[in-house]
Amino acid sequence: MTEPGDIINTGLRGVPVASTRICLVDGKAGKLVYRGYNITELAENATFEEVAYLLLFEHLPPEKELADFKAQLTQKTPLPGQLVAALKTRPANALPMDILQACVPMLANHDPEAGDLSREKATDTAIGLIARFPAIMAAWHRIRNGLEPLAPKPELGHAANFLFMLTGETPDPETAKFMDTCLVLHAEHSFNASTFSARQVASSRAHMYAAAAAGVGSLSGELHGGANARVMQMLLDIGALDRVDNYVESRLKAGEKVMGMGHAVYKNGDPRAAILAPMSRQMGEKTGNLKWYELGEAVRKKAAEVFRELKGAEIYPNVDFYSATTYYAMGIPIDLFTPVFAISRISGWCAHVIEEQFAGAAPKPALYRPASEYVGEYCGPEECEFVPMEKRPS
Ligand SMILES: CC(=O)SCCNC(=O)CCNC(=O)[C@H](O)C(C)(C)COP(=O)(O)OP(=O)(O)OC[C@H]1O[C@@H](n2cnc3c(N)ncnc32)[C@H](O)[C@@H]1OP(=O)(O)O
Ligand SMILES: O=C([O-])CC(=O)C(=O)O
Repeated sequence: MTEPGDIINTGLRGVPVASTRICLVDGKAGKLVYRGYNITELAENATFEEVAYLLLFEHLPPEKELADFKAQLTQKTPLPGQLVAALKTRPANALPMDILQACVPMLANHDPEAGDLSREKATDTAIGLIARFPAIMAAWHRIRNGLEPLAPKPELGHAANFLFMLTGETPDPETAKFMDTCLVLHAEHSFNASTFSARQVASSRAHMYAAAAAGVGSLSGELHGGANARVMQMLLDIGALDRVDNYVESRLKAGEKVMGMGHAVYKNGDPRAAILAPMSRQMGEKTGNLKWYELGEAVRKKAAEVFRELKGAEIYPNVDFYSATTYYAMGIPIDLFTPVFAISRISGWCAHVIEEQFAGAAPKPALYRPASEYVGEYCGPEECEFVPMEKRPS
C-alpha cells in the first residue's frame, strides 16, 4: 500500500533493487562489463563457453577447467527421449519461444533431483540448461520440418554445434565464429526484464528450472528479446531503400516504435550494436547480399533524424538491430532469432539465480515484493458489501 505523495516507479527505471557482482551496464559511458571484463575484450578474445563459465564460476577458466566444462556441456546436451517424443506432438506452427519455455519444466520433470535446492545442484542444472537450450531449439526446428533431431558433434564448439544440429551442416569457421561472438554479446545484461523475472522467481526459492522458464517468457516480448525478429520483419516489409523514409517517418509520427532502436539504459549507444554492425556487413558481403544491412543502415539514420526532429533527442540502435540482419544472412529462420538470444542469455539468468539464492553481495537479496497503489473501486467510503448472485444486476 502506498502513502499519499509516494512516487510510483512504473518499470522501475533506475531504481536499484539489488547489488550484483555479475555485470555492469553503464548507460552514460555506453559500457558493458561481465565480471570485470569489458564486452569488447570478451567479444574479441573469448568463446561463449569461456563466458558462460566466467558468469557461473566468477573467473575465467584455466585450460583444464574449460575442457571439463565443455565436456560437461557435451555430455548434458542430449535431450530426454520423452521430451523429443513430446515435441513431435506439438503443432508445427507453435511459436518457438513457447516451445522453449514449455520444455524447461519438462526438463525438470525428467530430473529426479529437480527439487534439490543446494548450490551444487543449481550449478549442475545451469550447465544442463546451457547445454540443452540449443538442442531443444534445433530439435524443434527439425521436427516442425518433418526431420529427425541430430546429435551434437563433440568436436564442435557450442555455437557451431547449434548451427550443425539446426541445419545438419558443419558451419564454415567464419560463420561459426560470428555466431559464437553473437552468443558472447547476448549472454548477460544485469537487471534487464528477463533476468529480473528469473531473479524474482528465484527470490521465492523456486528452483532453477522455474526461474529459467520465467526468463524465457519475459525475453519473448517484442520490447525485449523479441525485437530482433521484429526488426527483420520491418526490413522485409519496407523491402526497398526508396521506401525507408516514408515508412520511418509515418511510423514515428504516428507514435509507433521503430524496432531495434532505443534502450532503457544506454542513452548514448549500445556497445554491442557497435560490435554487431560490422559483423552484419561482413555476413552480408560473405553471402553476396548487402541489401538488408544497407536497408538497416538507412532505417537507423532516418529514425535518428526523425526522432531528433520530434523529440529533440538522440536514438541509437540496440543489440537487436544488427543481430537481426546478421542472423538473417546466416540463414537462421526469423522466428528462431529470439531463441538464439535465449540460447545465450540462459547463462546470465543462471548466474543471477545462483547469485540471488546463494551468492548475493550485501545487502542480502530478499523476496521481491514491491508495493502498488490501489486505484480500484470502493462502494462509497467503505468496502463493498458482498452481493449474493440472485441480487446482482444481469
Ligand atoms: C535486448 C533488449 O531488450 S534491447 C530493447 C529491444 N526493444 C526494442 O528494440 C523495441 C523498441 N524500443 C523501445 O520500445 C524502447 O526504446 C525501450 C522499451 C527498449 C526502452 O524505452 P525507454 O527509453 O526506457 O523508455 P521510453 O519508452 O520512455 O522512451 C522514451 C521516449 O522515446 C520513445 N522511444 C523509445 N524507443 C523508441 C523507438 N524504438 N521508436 C520510437 N520511439 C521510441 C518512447 O516512445 C518515449 O517517447 P515519449 O516520451 O513521447 O513517450
Ligand atoms: O538491459 C535491457 O534492458 C535490455 C537489454 O539490452 C538486454 O537484456 O540485453
